[in-house]
Amino acid sequence: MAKKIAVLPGDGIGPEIVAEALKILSFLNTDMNLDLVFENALIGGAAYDAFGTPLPQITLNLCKNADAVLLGAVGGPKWEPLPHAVRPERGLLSIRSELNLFSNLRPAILCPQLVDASTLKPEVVSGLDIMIVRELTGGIYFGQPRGIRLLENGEQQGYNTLVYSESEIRRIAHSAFKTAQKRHKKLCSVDKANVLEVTELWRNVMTEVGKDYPDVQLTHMYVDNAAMQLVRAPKQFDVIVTTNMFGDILSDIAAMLTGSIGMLPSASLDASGKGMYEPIHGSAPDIAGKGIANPLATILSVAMMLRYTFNQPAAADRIEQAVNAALDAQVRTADIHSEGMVKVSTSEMGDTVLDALRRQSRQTSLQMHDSQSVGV
Ligand SMILES: NC(=O)c1ccc[n+]([C@@H]2O[C@H](COP(=O)([O-])OP(=O)(O)OC[C@H]3O[C@@H](n4cnc5c(N)ncnc54)[C@H](O)[C@@H]3O)[C@@H](O)[C@H]2O)c1
Ligand SMILES: CC(C)[C@H](C(=O)O)[C@@H](O)C(=O)O
Ligand SMILES: [Mg+2]
Repeated sequence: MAKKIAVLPGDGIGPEIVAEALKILSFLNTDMNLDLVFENALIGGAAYDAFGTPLPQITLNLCKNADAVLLGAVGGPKWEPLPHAVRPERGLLSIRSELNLFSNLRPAILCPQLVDASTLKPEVVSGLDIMIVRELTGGIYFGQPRGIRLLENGEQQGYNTLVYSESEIRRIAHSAFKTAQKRHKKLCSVDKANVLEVTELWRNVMTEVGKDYPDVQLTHMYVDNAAMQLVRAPKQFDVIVTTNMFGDILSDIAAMLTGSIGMLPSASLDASGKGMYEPIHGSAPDIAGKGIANPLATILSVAMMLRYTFNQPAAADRIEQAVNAALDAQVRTADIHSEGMVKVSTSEMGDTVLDALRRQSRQTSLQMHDSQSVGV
C-alpha cells in the first residue's frame, strides 16, 4: 500500500526549502519505486491566516493518518502581536505533542567540504559527527501553569513551569541509550542538577536506565559547561541527551560548528518510529522570498525520513551522497559561501543535488548493463 507523507511547508522560507526537498523525494520515489504519496496542509501563520488557528483540525487529521510528516518552518514578525495560544509556534508544539514525538534527533555533522565555513578551527571540528537527542514533548515548553498574571502590587509577573515525570525521562533515556549503542557508545546527559530539582531527577533516572545499557558509557554535564565544551572541543561528544529547552539551545550552537544552521536536519519520533522531519532552523524572515535560503537541512531531513520511518537506508544514503556531490561541485548558498566557491540560489542548490541523484542512476544502470554484457 502507498505510504502517505503529510507536507506542511509553513511560513517564511518554509515553502522555498520544502519545494527543494520534494524535488529530491519525488525523483527517488519514481527512481526507486518507493510508493510514496504526498498531501499538503497548512500550519503556523499560514494556517492562522486561513483558519484562525495555527494547527487546524484538518492538518492534524492528515498528520495522524500519514506515515510521516515533512515540515518547513513556522513563525514570523507578522504573527508576533498575536496571543501565545494562537501563535504559529504553538501550532508546531501542538503537533509534536499530539503525535507524541518525544524523541528529537538532531545530528550535527560537518561535511569535509565545509570545514572553512565552520566558526571553529579546522583541527577542532574536522570529522565532527555528534547526535543531540532532545526531549521534545515535555519540560518547560509544556508545563502548567504558564502565563502572565497581575500581582497585588500592580506589577505583572510572567511564569512557566519546568516539569518532568519519571516516565517522560525514562522513555527519552531509552531512546538516547539505543541511539548511542548504534554509534560510539558514549552518552552525555546534560542537565542543571546543581540548581534545578527537576533535573536532579533527570540525572537519577538517566543513571538508573543506564544500568540496562552496560555497554554505553554514561557521563553527566551541566548545561552551561556543555555549551562551552561544544565550542571548545566538540569532538569529545558522541551522543548528548537533554531536556526540551536545553536541546533547543545546544542544537543551534552545534549547527554553527557544521558551517550553518541551514545544514542541520532533524527527526522527531514517537515510540513506534513514526516521525516528523524538519530542519532545525526557523522561517528566517530576514531572507524569506529572496530565494537564497539553504535547502540542505530540509533535504537531509528527508534522508532521515527514509532511514528512520520508511526503512530505506539505500535511498537515504543516496541523498546524503548527492548532497556531498553538490558540495564537491563547489556550489554554495550564501550562508555557507566562501571565496572561490560558486554562489547559488535555493533552487539551484536543489537542482545540483537532483543532478547528482540522476548521475547515480545513470551510473547504476551502466554498471548493470556492463555486468549483463560480461555475463553474455
Ligand atoms: N522549527 C521551526 O519552525 C522554527 C525554528 C526556529 C525558529 N522558528 C521561528 O522562526 C522565526 C524566526 O526566528 P529566528 O530568526 O530566531 O531563527 P531562524 O532560524 O529563522 O533564523 C536565524 C538566522 O539564521 C538564518 N537562517 C535560518 N535558516 C536558514 C537557511 N536555511 N539558510 C540560510 N540562512 C538561514 C536566518 O536568515 C537568520 O539570520 C520566529 O518566528 C521563530 O519562532 C521556527
Ligand atoms: C519555533 C520553536 C517552537 C522551536 C522550538 O523551540 O522547539 C524551534 O526553535 C526549534 O528548534 O524547532
Ligand atoms: Mg530552535
